[in-house]
Amino acid sequence: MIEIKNVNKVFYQAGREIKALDDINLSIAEGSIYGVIGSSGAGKSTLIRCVNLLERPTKGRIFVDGIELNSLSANELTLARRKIGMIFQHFNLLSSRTVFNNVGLPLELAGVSKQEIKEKVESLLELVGLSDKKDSYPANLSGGQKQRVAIARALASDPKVLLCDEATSALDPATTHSILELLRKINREFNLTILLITHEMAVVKSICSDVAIIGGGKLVEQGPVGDIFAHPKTELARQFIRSTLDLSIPADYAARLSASQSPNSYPLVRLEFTGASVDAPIISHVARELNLDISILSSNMDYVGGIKFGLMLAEFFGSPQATEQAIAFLKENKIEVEVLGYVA
Ligand SMILES: Nc1ncnc2c1ncn2[C@@H]1O[C@H](COP(=O)(O)OP(=O)(O)OP(=O)(O)O)[C@@H](O)[C@H]1O
Repeated sequence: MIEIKNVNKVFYQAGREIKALDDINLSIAEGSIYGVIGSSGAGKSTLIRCVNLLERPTKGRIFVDGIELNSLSANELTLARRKIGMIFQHFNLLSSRTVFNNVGLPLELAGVSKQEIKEKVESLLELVGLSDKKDSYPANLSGGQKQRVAIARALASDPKVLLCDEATSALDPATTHSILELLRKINREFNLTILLITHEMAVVKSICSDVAIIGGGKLVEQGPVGDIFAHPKTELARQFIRSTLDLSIPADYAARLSASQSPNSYPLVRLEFTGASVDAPIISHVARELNLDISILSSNMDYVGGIKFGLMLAEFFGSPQATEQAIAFLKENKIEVEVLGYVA
């Protein structure tokens, strides 16, 4: 549905050249929810803005629903853009218009009759759960409600594609969840192709079928979300995956942690399970076979695409030899092991 071919974007600022996008190629299938993730400054906003030519690529071509946007005249581009809805981090609603008139705006601009606008807007407000707010102004809505209005407005011209530019970044976790659920619902109901950019892997994990990771304007990795979580190939991908698993050492343990082992201290170990790890009850195996007591301090395990992955912090109580053998065994089974220090 969306083809991004050899797209480059260079900005010039104060005589300096900034390569925001460096030869990006992406193919986004109809009906998919495709996530692009990257850190601040990676080029995410530039990329999504290139898809509807809000930003013109310096080089490269953009196809949406088989039409090459770069080759269109200004009028043709205006028509093509009606099939590409967009929502933003800060909603971009018109404060002087009611909810009803915000949602109806694209239809007014397209010359649709008043009666048709009324029917369409009312059905869209019902879809996003805001029928009772149609006469309210944006200033009187919560962030989540504003984003629902923006989604209804984006759907008014029956787009085939919805671009989401950090659409949940300004929202709290519960509201983020409800907006992501709404996006999933409209994706299914209308077979709408959704391209979203985010800096949060949790967003990708929760609704995307596919993901592309960009860093420094370059496409670093891409593929089905399950595959990327299972077999990340780059350190950047691993970092984003880890960011979904918050596991820090409790403060009192951190205070008692020392770099070297004493006779009555035991190692605090961080275990990382990835898609490559052997899927078996390995912890109990190690404890039984090596006569090691393992105390799990915290653990954050998850499933994506049928793959178990996650982090665990544990203390190993046993002889130094048993600990060494246990670590070797875990590594053989593709569990990444790091001794964080020794706790007395
Ligand atoms: N209009 C512009 N003029 C000059 N440089 C720009 C412009 N827009 C973006 N850039 C630069 O291009 C690079 C990519 O910016 P972009 O906004 O696409 O990143 P991003 O991944 O969306 O970051 P963030 O998450 O912080 O918004 C950055 O180095 C940025 O400073």
